[in-house]
Amino acid sequence: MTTEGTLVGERYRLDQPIGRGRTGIVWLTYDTRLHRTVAAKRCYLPPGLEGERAERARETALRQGRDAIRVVHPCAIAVFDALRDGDDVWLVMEYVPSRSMADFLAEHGELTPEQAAFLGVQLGSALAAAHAVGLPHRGVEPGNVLLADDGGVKITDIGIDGGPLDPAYQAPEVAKGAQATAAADAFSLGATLFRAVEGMPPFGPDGTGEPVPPRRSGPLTGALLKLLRDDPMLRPTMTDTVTSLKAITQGQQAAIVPPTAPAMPTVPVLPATRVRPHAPPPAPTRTGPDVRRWVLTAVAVLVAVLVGIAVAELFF
Ligand SMILES: Nc1ncnc2c1ncn2[C@@H]1O[C@H](COP(=O)(O)OP(=O)(O)OP(=O)(O)O)[C@@H](O)[C@H]1O
Repeated sequence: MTTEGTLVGERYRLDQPIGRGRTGIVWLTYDTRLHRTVAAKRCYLPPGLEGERAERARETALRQGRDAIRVVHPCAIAVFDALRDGDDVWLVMEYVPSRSMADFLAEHGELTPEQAAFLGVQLGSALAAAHAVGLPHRGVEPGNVLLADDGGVKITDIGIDGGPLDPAYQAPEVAKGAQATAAADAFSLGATLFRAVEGMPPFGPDGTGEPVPPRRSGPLTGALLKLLRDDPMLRPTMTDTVTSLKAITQGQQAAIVPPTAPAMPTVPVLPATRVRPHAPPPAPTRTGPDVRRWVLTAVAVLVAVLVGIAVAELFF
């Protein structure tokens, strides 16, 4: 039983629930060794496994977590630790105040093609970094995209088995039982961006319907259709995808990510003080007595006395 205050792995103190996924709760957590706030999530283990098979599932989860640590990219949630605590395997990640893209779309509706292309550039470059270390994500979908309160975009759960995938975002070959590859990630990214712009996944909610004709995708349409090709060999690589999506966002990057309300209360920022650039230095102010005037007066008095003495000596 995990409750507030539980110490996981004798190090990570679970402080507060911050989100709920299919595998359970994500906790705002305090790392008592490094004295910093992190996020901790219990890994998915297939239900109903016993003994040897359960043990193998735990080892797989632990290995996936440790593999994810190798992916280092500003648009990928950093995984700090993967550890065993009793029968559970935990993932310790960087904490990013955010909400998932799935929640955001449900609340705010569709994105423009340019906004979706901007998200695609961020997500695609994080996925390219994962592919470069031989790690397909295997679960790209709006629930695994975090829109940060500071305007950033981060993909989470790279290479982590999060239980049954949403079929709406699954590549057709994966749905038929093939292993998820980098090309399957390309399809899932295409389906995620398609959902963001068109309001529904490209083959309907269960991924098996008729292709939904793109109506709102505008300049994004070509890139989306390439990502969604049926044959995985014909889909573009992530690097190529990033290049083509960048062209769509060219000159439109500013304020393209819709603002998200803070997921957690944040410390208020002090009001910024306005500093005038190149302000003239302040005029010197007189603080002490005026020494110069006193010296001049004293010299004048002395000269007058000396002249007086000289005149007196001449005439008397
Ligand atoms: N590193 C994090 N920092 C801050 N909040 C997070 C973090 N990871 C997840 N969350 C929050 O927790 C919620 C649930 O995350 P989780 O990854 O479990 O969801 P999911 O992807 O929908 O489920 P699943 O585990 O089945 O993939 C997210 O929607 C997000 O709001």
